[in-house]
Amino acid sequence: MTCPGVTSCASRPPGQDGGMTYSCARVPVAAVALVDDLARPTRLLAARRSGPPALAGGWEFPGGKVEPGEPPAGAAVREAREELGVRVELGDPVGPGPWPLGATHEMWLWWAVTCPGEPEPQPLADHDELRWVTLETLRDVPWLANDRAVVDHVEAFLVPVADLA
Ligand SMILES: Nc1nc2c([nH]c(=O)n2[C@H]2C[C@H](O)[C@@H](COP(=O)(O)OP(=O)(O)OP(=O)(O)O)O2)c(=O)[nH]1
Repeated sequence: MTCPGVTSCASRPPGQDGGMTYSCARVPVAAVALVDDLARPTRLLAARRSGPPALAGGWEFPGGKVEPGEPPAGAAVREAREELGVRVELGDPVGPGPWPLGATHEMWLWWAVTCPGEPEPQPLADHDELRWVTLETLRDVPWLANDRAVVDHVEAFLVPVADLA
């Protein structure tokens, strides 16, 4: 489920997961901010939702609802595999805690990279397009309204491609 050498998400105690405390006050959604490099991320994978109609066409972080009893980090890894067809390794949580998504949901989001040897992510479920965005193109896609705060946060961590030259 995780890359070789990475502690299994399932071994983490309930209530604490990847540095975040699980509140259960809202429906938990687990997702990945998939980047090219955890230490110096220059590109981020954005995914365009194919449904439901109210959300279709909006761009988001790949992920989905945490299943009952499932550690959120494990859910993030599972959702990446189901939606993108790749195994991922999680890095740190993005931000200090779950991100509120409107009044009813909250998103547990991790920086992540694909495991070595994995293929390019594909839009296998829930999305009709994937796009690697950079600091320069992050805002070229219409993110879901609930994601604005987290996109602002992520933006501060992306390294301009020009800085690597
Ligand atoms: N994955 C994800 N969901 C988000 C983001 N922003 C946002 O408002 N949401 C909302 C959309 C949905 O209402 C909810 C995620 O639920 P989902 O429908 O994708 O969950 P799922 O894949 O488990 O789907 P389902 O089988 O339960 O229908 O969170 C985001 O960046 N990523």
